Amino acid sequence: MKIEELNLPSEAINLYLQAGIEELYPPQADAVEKGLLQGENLLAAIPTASGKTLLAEMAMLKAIKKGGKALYIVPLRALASEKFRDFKRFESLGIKTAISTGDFDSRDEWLGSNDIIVATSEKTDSLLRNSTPWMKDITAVIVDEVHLLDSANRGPTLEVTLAKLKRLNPEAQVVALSATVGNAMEIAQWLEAKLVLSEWRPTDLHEGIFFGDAINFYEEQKFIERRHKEDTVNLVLDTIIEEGQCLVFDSSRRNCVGFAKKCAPVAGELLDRQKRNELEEVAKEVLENGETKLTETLAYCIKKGVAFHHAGLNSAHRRIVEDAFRNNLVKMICSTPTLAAGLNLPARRVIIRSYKRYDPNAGMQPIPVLDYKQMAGRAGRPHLDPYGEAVVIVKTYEELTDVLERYINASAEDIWSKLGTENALRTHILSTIASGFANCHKEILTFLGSTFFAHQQESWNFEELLEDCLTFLKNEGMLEQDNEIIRATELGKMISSLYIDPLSASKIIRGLEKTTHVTDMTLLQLICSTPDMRLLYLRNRDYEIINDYVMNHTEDFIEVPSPFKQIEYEWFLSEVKTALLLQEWINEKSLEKIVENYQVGEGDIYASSDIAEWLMHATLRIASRINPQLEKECAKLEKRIHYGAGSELMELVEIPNVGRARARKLFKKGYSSRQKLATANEKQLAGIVGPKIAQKILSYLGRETDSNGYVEPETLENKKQQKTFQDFI
Ligand SMILES: Nc1ncnc2c1ncn2[C@@H]1O[C@H](COP(=O)(O)OP(=O)(O)OP(=O)(O)O)[C@@H](O)[C@H]1O
Repeated sequence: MKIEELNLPSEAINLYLQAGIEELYPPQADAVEKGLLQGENLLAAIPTASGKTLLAEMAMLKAIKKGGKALYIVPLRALASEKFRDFKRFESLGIKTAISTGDFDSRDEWLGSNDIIVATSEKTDSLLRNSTPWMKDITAVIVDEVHLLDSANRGPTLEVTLAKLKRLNPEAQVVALSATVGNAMEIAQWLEAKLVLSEWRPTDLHEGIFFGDAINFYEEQKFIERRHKEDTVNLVLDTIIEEGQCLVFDSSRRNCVGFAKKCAPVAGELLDRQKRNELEEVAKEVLENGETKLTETLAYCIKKGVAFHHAGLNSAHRRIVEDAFRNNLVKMICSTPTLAAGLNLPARRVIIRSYKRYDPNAGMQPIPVLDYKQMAGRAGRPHLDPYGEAVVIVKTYEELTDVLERYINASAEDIWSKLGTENALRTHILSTIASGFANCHKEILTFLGSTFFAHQQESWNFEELLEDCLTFLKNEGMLEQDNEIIRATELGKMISSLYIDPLSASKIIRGLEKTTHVTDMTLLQLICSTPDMRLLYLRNRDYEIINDYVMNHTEDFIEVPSPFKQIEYEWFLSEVKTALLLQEWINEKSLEKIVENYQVGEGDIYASSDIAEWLMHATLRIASRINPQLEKECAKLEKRIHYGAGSELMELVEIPNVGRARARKLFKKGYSSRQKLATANEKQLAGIVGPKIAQKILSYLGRETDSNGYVEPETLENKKQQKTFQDFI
């Protein structure tokens, strides 16, 4: 089917023709034949890089042409940024795209003037909870990576959000995009959508197993020259020599860094002069965007044309690595599976260095087939590679037969809803009632009956689980019942709007009620005791150090469990360990030191501080109702967590280009306030922060300087708009 034959705006067709898209891929043609452009609901369960995004774009363009609005829902913040960048090209068609990333208690009303809004499922849920006006104007809902309904921490929110959207906009077209899963028809039936199921790919995929010194494919064996003692390094070198790029997936961050370092020397020898120079520039950018040993390691690897990628990297480093790979500068990335979750980074060869993952309960376990297919699906760049190769490394013949049966000859597993637990349901029962989707027992059951969980578990009786949740929420004062009517109290509405687990709210309320004297540690450990906080793992060698700290600071804690209750006490110690990391962050300990002390990455520090900031914001709001004198303490801490600095620096860190380190330098030189900065001698200031930054600071403060470049005021609010809690949940 030719793209010109489609009933799309001619400008859109020209845009696609200019991008070299002339003929629809078979699954795309199938989708059009099934009514994609006539507003039919559709589920496309097709392989990676087989054109799912184009399907979504065509549906959105069609809806907008009819005067509607499109909502594009993704699981990851990084994917939201990628799609937002992709859709910006529609501005030439007069179509405006926005990304909704604000905090969870905002309605982002300003977004309503856009034609396409990109948001994560959590953010979409929070927009619904806050009754965002423009949500009812949505006429096309695109759900990317819908197979993540299977995810324990993202799945319940995604399915409840879709159930709410189906209620709010019953006429809206739903286009769901999925990797190939075992029960695609079941998902399509739940979505009342037609199904496009296909294994077609634009680039052939050859799946093989590396054993001995060859890749064993069905049709052939490909012997790999032994240039290095490690098999995987030889596979990487072989790819690079063939002018390809490769993605290596490994089970742990440490392994990824270690493998990239192992590859670097030999890969570096294959680089020509020009590539070396270009990579030097990329390495410089890495060094400018980080301050830890890992930054230096990453820069070293990138100079050799290889890199590593995992959630411990800061977002700048992840972006630099991804862009360098897309620009064919970096030839190999060794990554933990996060990369496979949606980011569009195809490569000639995908190498799965270990197909087992550590499970705390069961030890090393084979990865799910769906994960294997997600990773393997990254092999083969359309229009660039003649084919793609997915290679699993095995060490024994038993593993070879296991991989052959488990992955290569297998189809992906069925996906299963994870909504049927009190932990998952509690927050969604409250939000369903608080946002008016149900106001009595019967209506709640009807709403729950519209979820994917209910669709899958036809005989499931929600009654008991619902009763437990309602009892908890009423006992906590978040719901009240008047005969048949169940409604959210003011507290319940606030908790729903704040987007925190009601159990987190309960712990915070109990904690604030019990205490009058608080230190930073008191409040930090309190938020770390909530289920919304992601705790650091307590290693054996931490036990004694953290235990000593607790014994010497018991007055800082609202409640210290008995060490005789071992599991409870150890959990408490991991709360304290996480609180200590946050305390070091707000007391301006360098990132390098925190990384070293806690064996975490920069990305983890930002993740923890973002979640803590959000929980401290929630604590502030709760304190305003039950313990106003603590409200100020919480407000101070919220800002300190945001900037990672002491209270005395708050005036300075809000100035653009003045981070925690520069603020401390300026403070030590006597510039303790904006006022003092505004009257500073430019040369003296330049001696502390350099001439460029000095000019920017003085311009921002309204001083005429040589540059005269005025800088937009950066308040906490708009700085928070750039950061959000959802990055890291
Ligand atoms: N019909 C087509 N003809 C030529 N190129 C196409 C066609 N459809 C999509 N492409 C190109 O193929 C590449 C992959 O397309 P797209 O991103 O839509 O795939 P995808 O299935 O969404 O990938 P992912 O699984 O990574 O999200 C893009 O560069 C896109 O421009």
